[in-house]
Amino acid sequence: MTISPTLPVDGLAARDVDLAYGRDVVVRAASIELRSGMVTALIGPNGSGKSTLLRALARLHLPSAGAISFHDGTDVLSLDPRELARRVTLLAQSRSTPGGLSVRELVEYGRHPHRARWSGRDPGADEAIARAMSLTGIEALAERPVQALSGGQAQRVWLASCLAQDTGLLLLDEPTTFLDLRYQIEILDVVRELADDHGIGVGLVLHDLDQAAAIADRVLLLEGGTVTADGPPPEVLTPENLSRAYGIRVEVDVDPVDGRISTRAVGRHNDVRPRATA
Ligand SMILES: Nc1ncnc2c1ncn2[C@@H]1O[C@H](COP(=O)(O)OP(=O)(O)OP(=O)(O)O)[C@@H](O)[C@H]1O
Repeated sequence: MTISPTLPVDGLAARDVDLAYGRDVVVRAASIELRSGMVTALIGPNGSGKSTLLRALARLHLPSAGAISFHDGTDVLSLDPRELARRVTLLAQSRSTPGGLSVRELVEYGRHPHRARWSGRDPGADEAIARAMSLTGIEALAERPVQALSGGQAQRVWLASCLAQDTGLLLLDEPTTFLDLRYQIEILDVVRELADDHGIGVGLVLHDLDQAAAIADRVLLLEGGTVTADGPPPEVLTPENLSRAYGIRVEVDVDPVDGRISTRAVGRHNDVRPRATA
């Protein structure tokens, strides 16, 4: 894998942000920090505010309180759209597939912030597009219409479009949805390599807690719009935190040799009582 050594190295932090839909505040006083070379996983039950917070980091949802800024102090609100798109990209959970585009054209779309305004020149385009397609394993689909793809194939094409954007920060909302087992693992491997080998800061929403444990340097747990835990996986992925957050009893095993964390939901309720003895 060859990734441009000139990729911007960056970090992004939200401090005490409130996020609302109309008058309905759905995320309260949330703070999150994405650092260069680190993978941060957002976990939590449905409706807890993960996607809203991720969208806010990409400036797709404006905070009603608090601030979001890059590590050099630049407020995300101060950048023009092209500058912002050169620093951060988001693979959203839902998106409309444009009609009439081939796979390669959609991946190429990711280059939009790098194209010169008038001439349209983008010397890095071919290399970035080829790399993104190779990383996501979609070369063989290049000429296919995007609309004719399966859900998993389309997911990989959208991810390739984000990677072609060559940003220092990558936000992924449930990137493994629709993917078969092999591509779930491969995409998570790619994410880890982007962080480890190329210094990219990644924030991603995951529902699979074991995947979050395996890939993340840091895990942020959201419950009802509030961050209730934030730290390394072993500190956040505890039976107490997970059982409380998800409202179901969750057991956590830590492999004594490699420290790998695995979780198991074992019941409908978390009010586990000792068994009555005869
Ligand atoms: N467009 C919208 N208009 C109004 N309320 C919304 C909108 N989108 C989300 N919400 C509400 O905001 C809250 C947080 O939603 P969000 O999608 O951020 O949660 P999530 O943790 O990503 O959920 P999931 O795991 O189901 O994807 C929920 O109560 C949801 O109903």
